This record gives sequence, structure tokens and C-alpha cells, in this order.
Amino acid sequence: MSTRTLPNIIITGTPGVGKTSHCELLAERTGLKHLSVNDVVKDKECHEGWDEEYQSWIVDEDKLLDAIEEDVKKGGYIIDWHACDLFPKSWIDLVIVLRVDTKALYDRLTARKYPEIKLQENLDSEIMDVLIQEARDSYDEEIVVELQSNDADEMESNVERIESWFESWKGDNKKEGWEGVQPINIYPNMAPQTLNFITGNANKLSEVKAILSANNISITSQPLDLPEIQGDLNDVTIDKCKRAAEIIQGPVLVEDTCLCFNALKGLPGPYIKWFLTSLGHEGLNNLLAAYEDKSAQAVCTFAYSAGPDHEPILFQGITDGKIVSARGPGNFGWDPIFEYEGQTYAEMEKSEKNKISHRAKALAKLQEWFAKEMSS
Ligand SMILES: Nc1ncnc2c1ncn2[C@@H]1O[C@H](COP(=O)(O)OP(=O)(O)OP(=O)(O)O)[C@@H](O)[C@H]1O
Ligand SMILES: [Mg+2]
Repeated sequence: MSTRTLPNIIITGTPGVGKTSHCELLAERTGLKHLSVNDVVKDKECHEGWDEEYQSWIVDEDKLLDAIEEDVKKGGYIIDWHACDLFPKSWIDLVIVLRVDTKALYDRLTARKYPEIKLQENLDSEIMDVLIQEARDSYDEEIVVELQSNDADEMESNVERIESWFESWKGDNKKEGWEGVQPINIYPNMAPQTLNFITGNANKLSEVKAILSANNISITSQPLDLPEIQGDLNDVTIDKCKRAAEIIQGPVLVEDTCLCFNALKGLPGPYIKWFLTSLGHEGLNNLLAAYEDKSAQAVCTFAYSAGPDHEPILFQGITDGKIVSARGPGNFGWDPIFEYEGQTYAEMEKSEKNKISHRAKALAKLQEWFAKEMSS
């Protein structure tokens, strides 16, 4: 842990996402200092000249770091730059990656009369998640936060959230990090202040966080050891949700996943985790050896309860695929043996999988439901 009495925040993202606009507003409200890397590069000549084609400075990163090190190490800076991997981990307490829809970004960059090549490269970079990947590769997962910056309301809500993170940081709640911050309640009727996702599975947690972060829903997680009742899967999930809301005394989200082999009339279904543990990927394939039909359904069921006195609501997503010999990284359950349109879940990019997965579909229904609650 550093000895800084004020935190350092990086605000990064593709050119035009709104870094400078966010930094200025934030500096005004928090008293933190806006450190425009662009200005430092220019003023302190931390560059190797001007690139005509790209209309930008060719940055000398070593010179840049030397120029800011003494100040930044003291803390209290908001660093405004379209890259983040150059700043040492030990300097940084929070990394905000701003995101924007392609259409809005296109409009903003054409308004600036960017050269065609620079325009195209920046749009590609935004579409390909370059900056968020860079941030995730360079810093601990807990301090990297992705926020949308498409309109003025989103900017306002982002700045408020960063401000409350800053207040809790100063209040010595550093350990709580971003997840401990009360999010802005954008769903005044029903929305959870903070939604507790009952899971002990770090991969599921990060998947759910990635999908719901677009909705400004802040997820905390608490593993609870809940006894599972026998019966229809939906009953199991509803029962689990009720018990969790009782224990947490607040809003909760629980999840159950089934993998159903069609040739086996839906088995292993809810028993997939025990089958996987005892049989492994190969054993699961062997179950289907006698059958031509290798098709399977991945089913995800979420149950949300607003609190102990509320009936759980179910959201279900189904993805059709087939069972194949394991391919791709094997760190997430049965992902390597479930193939969807030629690729196993394990082989897919996370962002691609998040578009079609059973879990993503279930979460999309959850999101949609929240949005309706808000407008009613
Ligand atoms: N959330 C937002 N909603 C609407 N307009 C925005 C938003 N954020 C920024 N803009 C507008 O987009 C343009 C680019 O914003 P800004 O200069 O803050 O981006 P930047 O990320 O700092 O870009 P650069 O990397 O080139 O410095 C400005 O005209 C700004 O007013
Ligand atoms: Mg800027």
C-alpha cells in the first residue's frame, strides 16, 4: 500500500471519448489536479517530434515519466491520457476507461476534422476494446472500471460515482475499492443500491459484472453456503434466492446453470457441476458416445429479489450448441466442450461470448426488466 494521502486516478479511453471533459469536471468538484499528459508532452518536450500523418506528437515515454514522477508520487492527480500501460502500478489507485458507441465517436472525431487514417484507427481501437484490454492487462482487476460516455447524463453520473469513490478513499475505506461505492440509483423504483450476487465463482462474477456494468449496476459478491432443495430447477433457484435475500436482508441475485444433453433427455441438467467434477471433459463426451445427436442446451437462470419480503423474479437464457472434445483454455467449467457455431465457449473472446452466452441472454432479460421498472 502506498503512503499517498490522496489517490491518483487515470482516466483513459480512445481519443474523443470524453477524457478531458470528465477530468475537468472532476477536478473542479474534488480539488484533485487535472494532469493533461498532452500538455506535459508539449510543454516539457517529452517527444521525438511531430507525426505529420497522424497529426500528433511521437511521445518519449521515459521522458514523460521522469517529468511527472515527482509530482504524481505525492498523489492527488487525475491523469488524462489515451494510454495507461506506461504508468507504474504502484502510482495508481483507480483506472477509469471511458467507452462510447461507434456512431457517437464517429461524429465527435469527424467534427475535429481528423485525418482519415487516424479516424479509422481510433474507431477500430474503440470497437476492438483496445484500451479496456490494455487497462485490464496492466492493473489489478478491482481498480479497473469501464464507464459509458455517450451523453451528458452519463458523464454526470460517472463523475458523481468517481466523486463518491474519492470520498470513501479519503475516509480510509480503501479496501472497499470501487465495488464498495454506492452507485447512483438510476432506477428509482426498484433498483438495488448495490446488488449482491451470491456466488463463489470468480469467473461467473466477472462475467456478470462485465455485462451489468453498462447499466451502472454495481455488483458486490458474497458466497453463501445455501442448501439446495430437490425438485424442478426453477423451484431450486427461487428457493435459493429467497434464502439469500433473508440472510443478506437486501437485494440479491442468484444464478443456476444447467447443461442439458438432448440425447439424454436433458441430463445432466442441474447436476452438471457434479458430473463435471467426477467425470471431467472426456467423461462428459463419453456419455454421448453411443448417440449420434451431440446437441446440447446451455441454460442459465437468474433470480432477483428486491429483499426478504419480495417474490423472486426469474430470467432465463438458453444457448444451443453441441458437445465436442475439449478445445481452448480449460479454466472455466465446461466451456471447452460446449461448441457454438464452430467455436467452443473457451475459444471465444470474452466479449464475443458475452454476446451469445446463455448467461448473457438471461442477463439481457434482467437488464430489460430493470429498464422497464424505471420507466413505469
Ligand atoms: N459524455 C459526453 N456526452 C456528450 N459529449 C461528450 C461527452 N464526452 C465528451 N463529449 C464531447 O466530445 C468531444 C471530445 O471530448 P474530450 O475532448 O473530452 O475527449 P478526450 O477523450 O479528452 O479526447 P482526446 O483524447 O482527443 O483528448 C468534445 O466535444 C466533448 O464536448
Ligand atoms: Mg483530451
